[in-house]
Amino acid sequence: MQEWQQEQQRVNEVTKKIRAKAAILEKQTGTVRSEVTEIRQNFWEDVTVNFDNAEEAAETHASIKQQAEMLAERERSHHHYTNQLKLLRRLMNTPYFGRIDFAEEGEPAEAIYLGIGSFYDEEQEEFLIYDWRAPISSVYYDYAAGPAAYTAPSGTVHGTLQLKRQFVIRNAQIEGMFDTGVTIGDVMLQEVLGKQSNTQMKNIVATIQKEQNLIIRNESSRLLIVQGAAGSGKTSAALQRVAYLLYRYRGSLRADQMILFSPNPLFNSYVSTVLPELGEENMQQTTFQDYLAHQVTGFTLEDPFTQLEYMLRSNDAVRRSVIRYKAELNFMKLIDSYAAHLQIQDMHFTDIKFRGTVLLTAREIAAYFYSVPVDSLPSRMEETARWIKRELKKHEKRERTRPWVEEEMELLDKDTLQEAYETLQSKQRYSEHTFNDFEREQALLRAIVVRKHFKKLYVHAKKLRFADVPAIYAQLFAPGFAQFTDQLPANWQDICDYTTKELMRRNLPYEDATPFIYLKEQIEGFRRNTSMRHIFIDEAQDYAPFQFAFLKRLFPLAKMTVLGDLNQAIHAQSAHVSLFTLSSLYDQSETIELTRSYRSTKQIIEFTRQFVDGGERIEAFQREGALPVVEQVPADGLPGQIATRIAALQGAGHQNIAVICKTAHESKQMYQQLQPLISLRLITKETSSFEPGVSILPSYLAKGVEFDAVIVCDAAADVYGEQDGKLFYTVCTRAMHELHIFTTKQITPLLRLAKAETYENRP
Ligand SMILES: Nc1ncnc2c1ncn2[C@@H]1O[C@H](COP(=O)(O)OP(=O)(O)OP(=O)(O)O)[C@@H](O)[C@H]1O
Repeated sequence: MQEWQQEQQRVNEVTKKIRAKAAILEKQTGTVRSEVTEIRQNFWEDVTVNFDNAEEAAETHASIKQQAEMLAERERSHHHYTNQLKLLRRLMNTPYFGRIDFAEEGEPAEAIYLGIGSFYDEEQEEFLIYDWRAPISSVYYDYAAGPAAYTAPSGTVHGTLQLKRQFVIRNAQIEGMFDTGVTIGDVMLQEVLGKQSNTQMKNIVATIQKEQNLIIRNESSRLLIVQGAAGSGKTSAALQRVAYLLYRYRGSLRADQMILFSPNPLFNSYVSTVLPELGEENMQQTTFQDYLAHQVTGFTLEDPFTQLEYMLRSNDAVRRSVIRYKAELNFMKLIDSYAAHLQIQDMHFTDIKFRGTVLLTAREIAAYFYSVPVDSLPSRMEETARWIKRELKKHEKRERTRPWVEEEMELLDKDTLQEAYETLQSKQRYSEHTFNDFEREQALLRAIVVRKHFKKLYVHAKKLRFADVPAIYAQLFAPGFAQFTDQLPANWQDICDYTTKELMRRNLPYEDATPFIYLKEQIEGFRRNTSMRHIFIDEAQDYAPFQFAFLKRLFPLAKMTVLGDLNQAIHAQSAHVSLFTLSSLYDQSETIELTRSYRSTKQIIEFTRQFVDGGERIEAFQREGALPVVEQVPADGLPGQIATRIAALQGAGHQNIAVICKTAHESKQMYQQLQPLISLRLITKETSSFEPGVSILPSYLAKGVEFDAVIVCDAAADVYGEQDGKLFYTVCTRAMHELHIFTTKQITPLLRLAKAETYENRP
């Protein structure tokens, strides 16, 4: 008790100091804010604007620049102060969550308090709070009492951990205090995990587990692969890792040099508050689909959800085999051979036309292209573009005398005429003879008119659009074409038939998107983003090896952190791929496995892990709950039963409840039936944010997120077949506290894998 009082006493003192510092900072922020407003208001008064001559104009330019720089600097300070203030306000409520008493070898023990940010007391010249990312803080996450060590910039520091204590502090009052062993705070974890779910992901800094800390602080690997069970904290660890890296490399690493590839836009919004909550800027977030959509031209691109929806509904074996082949590195190699073949022949170009007349035929372009004596497709393309530009110049000149030009000259607006007049004047070409002047002016106007129209053609050439990449891609699948290689797969004919059918309709199937862009870049030159330093790929099991190889090429200097769970591989392209094959792409890689699952109750984990291979290795965290319920109901009674169950769950205090269907099609149908009975929200691939309450959604959009309770509808044998174990596992593992499985017909054969005592069967 006395200890509790002493600790509370310290909390009081520390928060008092934080408040004092915040008050000072508030004043400073206010001052900077008014400075910013003042600079903005008086911006134009404080610069001297004079364009009378070149000298004055240069001075004006310099004066504007100086003023803008001053404004930017003040704005930066303001941003910095407000961020600091936000952090201090958080620390005022919860100054810290942990304490370690660490004695360096030969030194007395020192008490270190850990919080979401550090707090330095200038009077006492000491840190009253250490940032959870500081080197010494790792002792808290990695050791139980006894010998311990941490890595400091100067080397490894050895010592003894004498005490490890956790706090729950709210409104500057200690509500809980526990001295703990190596698994940080079972008590505290219980408390955190037992809470209701949220529509936004939480940070886990107070309860990071040892194996998660390894991921967060890893600095040595070029490629870090995390294979972790559902709910084992992969996404959480990735986000804390971003925060850690920003701290560790502050000054040299910015948030915009890191990018997270998420499975869908919904997930993007779900995780977007974690870093700001920790006082950090968000990294860039995107989806791979978003990247592809920006690069594909000439086709309508299928999105991965449409592909998945089709595959889940049709179970089309032919397309499945097509998708699988196109996911492989072998297909990448085939495209490499194809590119080599294109060096010699078979490139396709488009005619360059102007006002209905062909200026350069595709054949002429091809002839020039193949006459260029360089041996890379991109350099030939560049050289051809230069030639096209030269040819266009000739045509442009010829075009000036055509009658249409004269007609358009009459339509020129006043500004253009004025501009032409000024150009002539500046060239001092005006002579005494007005007749001559008139001639010159007419010639100039003609040139202006034609140039305006030709601009598009020059851009076309510069952007290398004269190569018909869609046709070149389609050609690869034309009957009997791919004779340049002997590496065709056994199902090549199926691949050709299916792909040709789609491409003829101008559709680019999702599985073709990356290969198409890869071929395009083989022809036009590879894009590389060298400013990105860290790439995070979540739900990595759903990526194809082809896509990984592509991403590696796109971000040649970045370190990769790849997080996935092979048991949740639900895309046809990923179904047979091991995450570990990825490591063959990098010289240096490391794999960390997380087998402990935190999201769900022990009962849910012990039930769900039976549906996947190696499931016995998944460990449950000791949090008790009700057994999952399996219930068979008549088809016409299903909506009513679901509505009643939702009401019961809400009565038990669960706020976020999901009805998860296999497909979007089923979700929509069930939504229509449930809508008259309860209030709920239909989530589609277009939905961009979560809202609290009841949601209905397809399996693949539930990836990566969680709910207090999940209702699976409907788990009949014809919906989840024997091959759907991973999908079923993914769906069921979204539940934190309760899982209810309904079926209208015979239950999925997967249930045979579950021991009777792991669920409650309600016939
Ligand atoms: N160390 C921890 N302390 C507290 N909560 C944790 C911890 N690790 C994970 N969690 C919680 O467990 C849940 C699952 O975490 P997360 O979503 O990061 O797992 P995941 O491995 O990405 O799951 P999935 O593969 O199913 O998407 C979240 O609610 C997260 O806050």
